[in-house]
Amino acid sequence: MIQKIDKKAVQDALRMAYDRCKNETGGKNADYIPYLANVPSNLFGIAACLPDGDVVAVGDVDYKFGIESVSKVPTAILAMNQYSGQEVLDKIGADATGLPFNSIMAILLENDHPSTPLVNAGAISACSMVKPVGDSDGKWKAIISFIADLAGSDVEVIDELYKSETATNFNNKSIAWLLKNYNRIYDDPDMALDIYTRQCSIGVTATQLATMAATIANDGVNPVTGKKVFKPELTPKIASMMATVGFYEHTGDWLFTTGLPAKTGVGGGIMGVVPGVMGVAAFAPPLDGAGNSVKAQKALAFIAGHLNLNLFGTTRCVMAEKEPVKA
Ligand SMILES: NC(=O)CC[C@H](N)C(=O)O
Repeated sequence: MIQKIDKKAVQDALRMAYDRCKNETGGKNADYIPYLANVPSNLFGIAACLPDGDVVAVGDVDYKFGIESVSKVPTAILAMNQYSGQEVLDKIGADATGLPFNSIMAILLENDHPSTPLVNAGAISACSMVKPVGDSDGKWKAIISFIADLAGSDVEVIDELYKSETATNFNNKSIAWLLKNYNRIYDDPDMALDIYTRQCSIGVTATQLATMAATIANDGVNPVTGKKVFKPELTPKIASMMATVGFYEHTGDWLFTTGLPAKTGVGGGIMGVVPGVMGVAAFAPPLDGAGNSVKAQKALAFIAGHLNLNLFGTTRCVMAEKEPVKA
């Protein structure tokens, strides 16, 4: 069955989600990265970007927060775009770990069987794969310009956050070197770790996250700028990775509840991709025990249910209005 929705239906869904969730008090800001503990906890925004490039938004959608683990998505796509989906599958993998995002145990258990670019270990591996290998400045330029192309606007590092992460990323240092031990780092380990730490420290708004998600949903063509950012065959690849591990050890519960491929970050952002239909994002800093924003989850779960965005259901939601933007 096809269910046609229009921009107004999306706007109404966002507004209802906002009103229902705005007084939610559960969760706590991440504090293992000192900068994140000090971000105002009551910030809350939701945005959606439609295939014709229209953006609908409610709440604090212009506040720049740390992208954190949502950045694992663009770097995974960039690596697949530079090499191929198959090569990333062979070198990093696409399995859920079922363990926390920064798990060392997961690496020990899987030493000869890589996992996924959407947990810390695989993301550091993906940063090591990004070309030009051996050239830190070149790699960084490739990553930040790729994120800007997905978002349709410039992004930059929040310096204070980058310093805060660099001063405290001891666990990630261990991950980088343990991966080196298992031949799963394809460049200098310290360089790969620094690139990963920098990409996590990029500031984005909820509107930018929604546009990134819409570019993914739109086969790699940014619906706002019309730019072709990546190969269309990578949309189902990255959407399946997000569906598999986007909420770490809570991913099964999330997918069961919503059927929406989405990726969280400890900065409080969540980015959801509905292939062919829209990108949707929410932001609120307090997190649950797995590092996923409590309010953003509730808001996106409401929207997914209300608009029938569940990819596993028999009802397909499609946008009724204009044609998707093509390159
Ligand atoms: N889940 C996350 O957002 C984690 C990102 C954070 N920079 C870390 O590596 O620990």
